[in-house]
Amino acid sequence: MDMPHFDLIIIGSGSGNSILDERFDDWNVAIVEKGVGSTGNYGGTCLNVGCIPTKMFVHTADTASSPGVGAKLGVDLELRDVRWREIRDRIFGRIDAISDGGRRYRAEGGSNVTLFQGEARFTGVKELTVATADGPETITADRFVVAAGGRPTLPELPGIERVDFQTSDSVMRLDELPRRMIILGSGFVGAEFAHVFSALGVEVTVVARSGALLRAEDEDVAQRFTELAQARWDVRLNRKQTSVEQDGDVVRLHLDGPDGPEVVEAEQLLVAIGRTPNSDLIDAAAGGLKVREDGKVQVDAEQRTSVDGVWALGDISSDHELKHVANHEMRVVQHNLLHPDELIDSDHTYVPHAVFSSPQIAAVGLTEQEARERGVDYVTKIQAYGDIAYGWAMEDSTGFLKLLADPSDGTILGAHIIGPQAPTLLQPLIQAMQFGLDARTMARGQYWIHPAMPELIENALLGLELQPE
Ligand SMILES: Cc1cc2nc3c(=O)[nH]c(=O)nc-3n(C[C@H](O)[C@H](O)[C@H](O)COP(=O)(O)OP(=O)(O)OC[C@H]3O[C@@H](n4cnc5c(N)ncnc54)[C@H](O)[C@@H]3O)c2cc1C
Ligand SMILES: NC(=O)c1ccc[n+]([C@@H]2O[C@H](COP(=O)([O-])OP(=O)(O)OC[C@H]3O[C@@H](n4cnc5c(N)ncnc54)[C@H](O)[C@@H]3O)[C@@H](O)[C@H]2O)c1
Repeated sequence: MDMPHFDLIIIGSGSGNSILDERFDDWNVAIVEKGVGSTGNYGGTCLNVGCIPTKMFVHTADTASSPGVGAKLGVDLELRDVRWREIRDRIFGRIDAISDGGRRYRAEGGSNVTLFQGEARFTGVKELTVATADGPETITADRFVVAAGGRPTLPELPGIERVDFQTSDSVMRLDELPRRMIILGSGFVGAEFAHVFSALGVEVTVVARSGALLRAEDEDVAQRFTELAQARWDVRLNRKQTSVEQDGDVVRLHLDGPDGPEVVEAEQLLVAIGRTPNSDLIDAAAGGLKVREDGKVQVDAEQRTSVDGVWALGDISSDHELKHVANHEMRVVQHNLLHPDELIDSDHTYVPHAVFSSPQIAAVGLTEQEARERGVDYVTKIQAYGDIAYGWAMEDSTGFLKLLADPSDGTILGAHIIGPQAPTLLQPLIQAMQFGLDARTMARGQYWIHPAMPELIENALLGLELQPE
């Protein structure tokens, strides 16, 4: 029998799923998806085990934290109960239905799209073999989009194979809240889940390799976050894990640190030490694709891989493992597929990110340590929430916005916020940087609603010590 041949094969139903719109109606397309998480859901990481469910849990955790917020305002609130299974089922009741709908739409919907369900591997250049439930199926195409993402990295740790541990793929579906949880890793995932589980009543221990949590952030932000975390969680800095063991319902993690060996124990261990690109799962090398040393599929600015007609996007190839970046690159690939003679580039100049922990963090542009290393001429201004009117209303004493700007012309070089609504507050600064609005014009060229939170930005801009015009 002839191998089925397509105009386009898309591997991965995360951002890859969004490529197809009505302009592809006369293309013969295949989508290949193996399923993510313990339930094998359709629709990729963000929808099923990433951005969306985590933020639904974060919002719930923020609500559970209200007694702490109320206390300093003179309002006594009490957290009486956390109905974990109800929370979990509310969140996944919504998500699983969307995922099922997405799968059904592709499986039964458009006559020009064929869905192959199973793990795919390249078995030649532009040739893919999918392990479907009915056995292997080999398919070929003129063009490919590789959007196969990544997966949680597992630690090489003596004893780990005998431990029932969690990753971000599984931890949100636990049947019971544990009494205690160890979180190994202090990046995005560690910081967000530490907030979620501790706010819901779990005793959290965070284990970090270095001397700060979220150490990729601007140094002042990482330091403030670490201080606040130490007041809330059992934080072990500068620790190296040496082994792990399961003893009945308890997991024991052995560490080596500044004071020598020590052991931490809990009913659950969450591993959050980064993500591994799925270039090995798809056997990118067999497809002729160049793979970087860090496992990412190599792409150029137009998202082209080393094989003509094969494109890649998102976590499998990007330096930024963020959904808004995967979506941007998806739109670039979509355009380039439709307009092969007018290719456009991805724009990674000002990529913002946010950490939805407590407090929230959001940032764009250079950190102070990066500005220093690059020898850039800069001035900084740190504006505390506590020094603006809305900060008084909130009795905030720990949040701030740190700006970096070019002293000669006020070009904004970086913006870093730690505090309430940080991602929302950052957006006007992203806009200013992207569209080249300088600090003086941004500060005085518009009204700022009084006494709203964006006065944090206005005051920070006015506080920059720029050279006279
Ligand atoms: C816990 C968590 C929280 C996050 N929160 C945020 C956030 O708040 N904001 C943000 O911007 N980003 C967040 N991210 C990152 C974001 O989820 C990713 O950057 C984004 O989902 C990447 O999209 P993608 O399309 O590249 O890959 P994915 O969405 O991972 O899609 C890849 C798809 O390919 C499939 N696949 C892989 N290999 C094969 C194969 N061999 N055969 C068939 N199918 C295959 C997978 O099953 C998957 O469905 C979070 C990530 C995690 C883990
Ligand atoms: N709000 C968001 O946008 C959001 C939320 C979650 C995840 N994400 C994305 O997903 C990615 C993965 O998140 P993550 O937190 O797993 O990764 P991360 O890269 O943010 O943090 C990994 C942490 O693990 C540590 N680490 C790495 N290897 C280790 C090892 N062998 N032993 C001990 N510690 C080790 C690192 O020092 C770091 O603290 C993030 O980089 C981010 O791009 C984004």
